[in-house]
Amino acid sequence: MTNVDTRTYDVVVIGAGPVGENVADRTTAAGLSTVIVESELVGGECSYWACEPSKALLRPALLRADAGRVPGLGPAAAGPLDAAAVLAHRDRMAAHWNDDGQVEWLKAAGIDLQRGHGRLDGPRRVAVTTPDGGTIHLLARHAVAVCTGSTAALPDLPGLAALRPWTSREATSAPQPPGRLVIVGAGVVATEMATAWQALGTEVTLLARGARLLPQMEPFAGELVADRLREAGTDLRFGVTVATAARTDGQVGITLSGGGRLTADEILFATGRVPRTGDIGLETVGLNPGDWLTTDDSLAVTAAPGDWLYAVGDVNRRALLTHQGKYQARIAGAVIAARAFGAPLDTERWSPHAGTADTAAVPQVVFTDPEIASVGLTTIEARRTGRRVDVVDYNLAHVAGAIQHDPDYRGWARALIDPDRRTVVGCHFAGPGVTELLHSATVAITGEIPIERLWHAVPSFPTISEVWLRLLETYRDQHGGQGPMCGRRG
Ligand SMILES: Cc1cc2nc3c(=O)[nH]c(=O)nc-3n(C[C@H](O)[C@H](O)[C@H](O)COP(=O)(O)OP(=O)(O)OC[C@H]3O[C@@H](n4cnc5c(N)ncnc54)[C@H](O)[C@@H]3O)c2cc1C
Ligand SMILES: NC(=O)c1ccc[n+]([C@@H]2O[C@H](COP(=O)([O-])OP(=O)(O)OC[C@H]3O[C@@H](n4cnc5c(N)ncnc54)[C@H](O)[C@@H]3O)[C@@H](O)[C@H]2O)c1
Repeated sequence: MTNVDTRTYDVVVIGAGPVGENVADRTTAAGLSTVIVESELVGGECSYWACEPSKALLRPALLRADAGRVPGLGPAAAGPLDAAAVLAHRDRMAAHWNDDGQVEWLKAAGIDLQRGHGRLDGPRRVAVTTPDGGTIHLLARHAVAVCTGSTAALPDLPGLAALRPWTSREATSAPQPPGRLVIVGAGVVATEMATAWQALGTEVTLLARGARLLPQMEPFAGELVADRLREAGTDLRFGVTVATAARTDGQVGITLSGGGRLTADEILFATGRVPRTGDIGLETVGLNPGDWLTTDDSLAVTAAPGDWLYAVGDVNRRALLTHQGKYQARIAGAVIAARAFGAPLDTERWSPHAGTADTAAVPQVVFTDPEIASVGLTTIEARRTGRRVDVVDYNLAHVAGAIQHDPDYRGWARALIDPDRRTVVGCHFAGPGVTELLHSATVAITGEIPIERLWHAVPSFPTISEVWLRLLETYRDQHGGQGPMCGRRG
């Protein structure tokens, strides 16, 4: 009889992306023995094929665009980017696709690492196929956290394998700029990658099946990004997608829906994400392989009884963002620890064991030209859910700090206000330099700060954050106000 390698831990985490690492960190810090299972690189998508390399490609592009609009700097910034230097910087930011540094971090935090592919094997059990083909059985006394993330969704086109299309992985790790790149999609990956590769010298064509870019955001965001992409030379086409695509002699031939053809060196499908749950043993615990794992606000999987199975990060579809997944990880870690030690859970809104921000205040920055920074409710969601909001708009080009940034500044700001509670519930900015403004909006929303108190949060002159004052003034003039700075109808 062969020996079965079985190890018991308090907590087993499947997937060592940013989210799995943070769950493991929190449970270990609480005194629970924790093992993390990873089939590729410790650090996950974000470190090697997503946030880090993409932002490394975008930073020079955005800085050059900003500099080009500053009087006196324009001519100096007008030259081409040094693509080789940008790509070398990108390689460094992706740690040359080597996870030694992250493995060291796990060790220092006291987290055990098991390399291999993890699959659930019944409640509280995980079977790991190790790189040498062996199997290790992990038993969890208290919890299994699935943090396996997501992967690129590809459309159902004939001959896709032979086409060898780019997904976000190739788009962020390509060794050199392609001559011609066709991007399918209009979301965050499509617009960021169009911005980066266009700036690096690639001829980019972007195919959007709808009528605008960034369709999930406020309409002004997509409009401003479309204008700048066009000015940079990107061929933007709306209401169109790919009917067929095939690679011949290294070139990609594309037929468009509704007719027309394109030829390119590469084609990138930036068409959304699917969960990495197809081969993780969900069937052994009564769940469907390939499904997103729905959780409650404590991050426990709702369809799995017994409060032992958690899904954290991209895989639960609550918000596909690194910072939001790490927020969930901190909460899941606290929930797992509380349950393990028999402590009561506090799951009220905004409590230590509830991921309330996932539904009330998810901040996101899109690193395009101009940058887009958005948190909380959008007008699209308000309409869809029938929620009553007051919408306040302000042209950022009229803010003194913005004009200092660029005399011909183009940007927009929008705040959504709950008319009954008189608190901000959504805030959306588009324009150069708005990214660092976002956290003020996130604090206003999560703190549920009344408008009357926000009047006392004085923005510095001349910064772009003076838009807060302008939004308050506009709101007062349109809707009235209360307190010391009351308006016409206040
Ligand atoms: C191009 C691009 C740019 C992005 N830019 C940003 C950004 O600027 N800011 C931001 O906040 N978000 C960004 N995102 C989103 C961000 O990358 C994800 O939200 C984040 O990586 C999710 O983290 P995660 O830990 O849930 O999953 P992942 O990072 O996908 O990690 C999951 C890990 O689990 C491992 N794994 C999967 N299955 C198994 C298994 N069966 N056994 C063992 N291990 C397994 C994987 O190998 C991986 O290491 C970007 C995404 C893309 C595609
Ligand atoms: N800066 C950031 O925070 C950042 C950057 C990149 C990615 N991300 C995250 O990664 C996730 C994935 O990004 P994404 O851009 O792939 O997804 P997305 O959901 O933002 O956009 C997908 C786009 O593809 C289009 N599409 C889907 N199927 C199509 C088809 N068959 N033909 C043509 N168009 C099609 C959709 O209409 C949509 O415009 C996002 O949810 C985002 O949160 C974040």
